[in-house]
Amino acid sequence: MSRPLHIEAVQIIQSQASKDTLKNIVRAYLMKLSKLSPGTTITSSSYEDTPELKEHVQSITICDTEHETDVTPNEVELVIHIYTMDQYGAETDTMTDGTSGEEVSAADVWALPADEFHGLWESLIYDGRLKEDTLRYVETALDLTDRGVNPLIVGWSRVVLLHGPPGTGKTSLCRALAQKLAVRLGDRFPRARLIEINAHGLFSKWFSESGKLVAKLFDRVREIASDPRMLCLVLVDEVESLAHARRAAMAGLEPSDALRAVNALLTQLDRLRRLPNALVLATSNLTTAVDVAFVDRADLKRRVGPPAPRAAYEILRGCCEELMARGAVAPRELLFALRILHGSGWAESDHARTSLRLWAVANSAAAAGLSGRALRRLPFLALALHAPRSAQTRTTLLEFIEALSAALKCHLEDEAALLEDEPVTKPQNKNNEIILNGH
Ligand SMILES: Nc1ncnc2c1ncn2[C@@H]1O[C@H](COP(=O)(O)OP(=O)(O)OP(=O)(O)O)[C@@H](O)[C@H]1O
Repeated sequence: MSRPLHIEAVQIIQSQASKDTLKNIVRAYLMKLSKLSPGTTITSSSYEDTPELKEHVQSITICDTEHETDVTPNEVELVIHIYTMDQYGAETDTMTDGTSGEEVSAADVWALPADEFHGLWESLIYDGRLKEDTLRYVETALDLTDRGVNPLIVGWSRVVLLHGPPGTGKTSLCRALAQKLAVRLGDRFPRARLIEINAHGLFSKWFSESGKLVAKLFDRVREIASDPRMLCLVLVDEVESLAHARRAAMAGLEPSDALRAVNALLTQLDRLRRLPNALVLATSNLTTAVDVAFVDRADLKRRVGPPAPRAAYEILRGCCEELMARGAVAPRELLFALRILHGSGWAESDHARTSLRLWAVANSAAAAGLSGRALRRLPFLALALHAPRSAQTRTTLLEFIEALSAALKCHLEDEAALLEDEPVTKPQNKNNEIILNGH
């Protein structure tokens, strides 16, 4: 039996065509292509000469979760998802503290699939199968719930915890996962919401009122989840704030209200897990500090680390491709995918020279433990501060890669200087990055 290849097509918001009609049109178009490249998006400029497609479909993404290399349409089973995107952005749920009258931003609520998260999944690159595993875990959990499997016999909790150093894409992965589920499970759940709870905001102040705020917040979450055709994804960011509040309460530094508030949150999350259409995603920067009670509730706990050389190369290659596509680096040149460099035995050749130079930069960045966030910022710093400037000529790809190398060196020097300034007071993670307010 051929393996499935998931295809996600965005329907133009004004289009009135039925999903089934569009599935057929997309399938017919894809079957005519000689190869399909997982992880790529086909935009409407590529199907100008297929008017029925251009009229209704904004873009077609060939998903990368089941296949890594190019495939021919005949060797796979195309599973096509058609969806429209919400354009309105997040709605912030604020609550007023009874004592001080101040407004607290308790949660952001996104209608999914959201325009903001389009392409996020594809932009995240990890070593190993982190993306695939988290997606399969969640799909299996929801499937078991659907079949009515008793969780007391086959235990699962529908809580996912991603932990690791700052800037490694944990929050982004949760958002991307939520978007992916909304798209993939669109037939079963025609509506989906992502509710992002800011644990840090809830527990940093207002301890006297936090318990009430938590209760109010979850009333709202349950109201959303009371619609059985609504997929309800709750993201608890910086979940270590719970443990912090609990410890402070136990040490007598904070009133026992703090403890009650943390317990209220854990109880509410437990109740939520009993709903068949809800799922809890949590992130933490400090693994050791995550509340034990919370860790115990999560049955998928994954450490998300800084990118190793392969992921670092693909992230930087994506940045180069984007800058060449927009003309900021010119002329357009070929950068090989890592598997091609690998296949050629890393042989030096004129064609491979720039790719191999980029591979060297990626290796240095990975050896220094650069986070995904720091890595994504390097191309901008390279262009702004290190690329040769001339009004007449554009930066060539090789010049740009040399500028990337210079930007990396500078970034590491700056970071070392920062650590010298603040040696004692600031907590540091394994990569010697200072944790500033969790960022
Ligand atoms: N593995 C990765 N692949 C691609 N991009 C990444 C990766 N890791 C981080 N990034 C980029 O870094 C940025 C920061 O990611 P995000 O905020 O999700 O990280 P985080 O781990 O939640 O960090 P924090 O805990 O500090 O909030 C994102 O815009 C993302 O594009």
